Amino acid sequence: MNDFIEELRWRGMLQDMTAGIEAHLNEGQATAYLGFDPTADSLHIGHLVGVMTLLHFQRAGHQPVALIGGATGMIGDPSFKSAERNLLDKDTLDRNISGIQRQLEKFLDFGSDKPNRALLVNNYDWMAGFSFLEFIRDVGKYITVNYMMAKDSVKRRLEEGNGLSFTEFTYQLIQGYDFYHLWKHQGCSIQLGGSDQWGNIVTGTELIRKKEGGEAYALTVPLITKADGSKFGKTEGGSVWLDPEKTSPYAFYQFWLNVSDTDASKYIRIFSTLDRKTIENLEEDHQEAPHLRLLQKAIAKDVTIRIHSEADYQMALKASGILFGKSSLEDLASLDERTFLQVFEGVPFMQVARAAYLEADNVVDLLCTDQTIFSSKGEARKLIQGGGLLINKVKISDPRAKPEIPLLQGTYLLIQKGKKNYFIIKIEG
Ligand SMILES: N[C@@H](Cc1ccc(O)cc1)C(=O)O
Repeated sequence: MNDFIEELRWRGMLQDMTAGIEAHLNEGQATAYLGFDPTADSLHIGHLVGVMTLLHFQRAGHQPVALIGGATGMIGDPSFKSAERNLLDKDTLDRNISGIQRQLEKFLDFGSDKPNRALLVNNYDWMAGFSFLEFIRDVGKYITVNYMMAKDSVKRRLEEGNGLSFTEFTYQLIQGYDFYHLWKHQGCSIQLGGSDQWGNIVTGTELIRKKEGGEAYALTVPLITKADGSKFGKTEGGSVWLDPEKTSPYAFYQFWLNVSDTDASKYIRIFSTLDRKTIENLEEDHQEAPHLRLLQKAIAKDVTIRIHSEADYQMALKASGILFGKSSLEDLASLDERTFLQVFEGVPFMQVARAAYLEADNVVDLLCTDQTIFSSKGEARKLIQGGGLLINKVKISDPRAKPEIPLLQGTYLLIQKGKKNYFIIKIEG
């Protein structure tokens, strides 16, 4: 059994913990949970810190419980959120829950019959049948309003003048009750979470203490920051999702490839499972030749393979090489349509009807269907004669030749003027 706390510490994943937790963990196998509200049908990379925390907990020989908040997702956690949130309906929540479940299975071992196999629970299962009267008698009675209002997360809302509804105010009681329920029925003595969850977690330890004189522990991990102060996990296109339909494996890979050097040192500890020695060696190599982006490449590889697959990683790698390195017609042809279009996003497009393409006598006519690529046929001819034109990475040397290059995806030609000027011809119909 390795040391969970020590593992989090060197990885920079330890924010706060309640007293006594280390001694408690040293006593033997423990159970800890971490909750996710199913606000979307996929997790995004902001959730990954929590998932990795559960993963390290299991690797240390303990039992992780992933809780999906079918009930709390209906309320919305007000912690450090500036505005009241919309309520989600049951169908949306159910869809979201199954999406998230599948993603968690890529990290945690739910299947085995080991004593520390991961469990998945949904708080809707114990909250749905709870009557309002029962709840305010069995839970509400133990926690004072003063206590609830003193939480930073609640105070901030009150101070900012927006206030919060009674519904959101009760959120911490539900999360507190979850902890109590899991403590009572699953022997779960620890709740893990992001640092914004501290207040909700200790409402739970308080409830366990008051209701049964029991002892339970809180441990939080830092919120991920970026060296430049902007928000982690967002790109121009929005959040970076784990679902390949929402964020393609290529875009996912690129996200990690593009993090800054300072962030890369931090992120590789948090998001990859590489061990300390490997990371320190990588850092040394990185320092000698930062332009090679060894750290970024190592994180991108580790995370892309875990979340997607080896094949997705290979495709992302090939796609990333196309704009920057040497690549061939085979490399281009191996990309799927979506990745191809993402690699060349923003490149000028020219549309040509299929009939016109088939009838074109020579490349120059095709290239000059309109003025997107060349302003005159003379210019096109000159470039071809000078050896500066490539179609699908193949050099074209005769301006009078028929355009006989196979289309990519049966639809596209990638035109390259010189080294860096790309255009796409899309054959329509
Ligand atoms: N409040 C947590 C999710 C959560 C829900 C229920 C719990 O019991 C625990 C955690 C969040 O917003 O991230």
